Amino acid sequence: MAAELTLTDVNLRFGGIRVLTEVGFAVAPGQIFGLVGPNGAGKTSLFNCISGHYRPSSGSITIDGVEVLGTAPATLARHGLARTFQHPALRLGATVLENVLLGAHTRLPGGPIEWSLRLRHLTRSERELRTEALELLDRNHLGWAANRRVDELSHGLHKGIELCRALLSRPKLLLLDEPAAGLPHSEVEQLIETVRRVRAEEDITVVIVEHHMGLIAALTDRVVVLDHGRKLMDGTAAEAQSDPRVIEAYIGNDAVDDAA
Ligand SMILES: Nc1ncnc2c1ncn2[C@@H]1O[C@H](COP(=O)(O)OP(=O)(O)OP(=O)(O)O)[C@@H](O)[C@H]1O
Repeated sequence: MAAELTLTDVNLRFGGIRVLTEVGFAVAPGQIFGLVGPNGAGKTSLFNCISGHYRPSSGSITIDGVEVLGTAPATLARHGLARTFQHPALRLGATVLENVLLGAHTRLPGGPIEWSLRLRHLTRSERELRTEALELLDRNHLGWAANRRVDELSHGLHKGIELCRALLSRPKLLLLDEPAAGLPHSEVEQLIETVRRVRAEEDITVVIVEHHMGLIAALTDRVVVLDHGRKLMDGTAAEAQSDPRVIEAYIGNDAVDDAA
């Protein structure tokens, strides 16, 4: 079942610095939801709060009505949350298949003791997951790379591998942090098709942080715009692109960047 995500009055401080102030919005099950805003607006920090990597100072984050604020990332993974990172976090010396299989640890029965004993039922589960991982890589045009070491492959391929790893956990809530960053145009088009296919095939809610407005416009049902850690507006991508407050926020930031 695709997850419902609700944030209420989320605040995050680092020392005396306010990074997020009273941020709230709701993502309906099955939506593709965009989180946009100028550099430094707080998008990744908010993602880190949802995925348990940061603990907000106050507020509420619920997944399907269950409070998850402050819950550890590993526990959230068992509750159906998966994410990718702005800079893919992969084991560079391991193969693509080994990296993707790491996404399946939440689906293996038992715990570390059973895994180390390699019980019969576990090895069958492992075999099934391996087959599923290879199918997933094939569907994402990465089957050819399954046995290649990750450090032999390009940045764009790393992004695809990380997405496959996240999908192998069969998430009900998937967070994608700047999936298009550093990709050439042709690969962005492929990414858009992939996310559309994932939504059509899986019962899943997707939240995307992204600067690429073409991707946001092509994929999202709704967006929230953040600026200086606060919610500026929410609506459709088209509404955001024509909202004077959003235009002003981006122009203001460019002016600051230009002056720097
Ligand atoms: N661990 C941290 N310690 C201190 N400040 C932090 C930390 N993480 C983020 N910040 C600050 O929080 C603010 C928001 O950063 P964040 O990376 O969340 O923005 P962003 O919208 O994702 O930016 P970008 O689009 O450039 O990735 C920035 O001023 C940043 O310096």
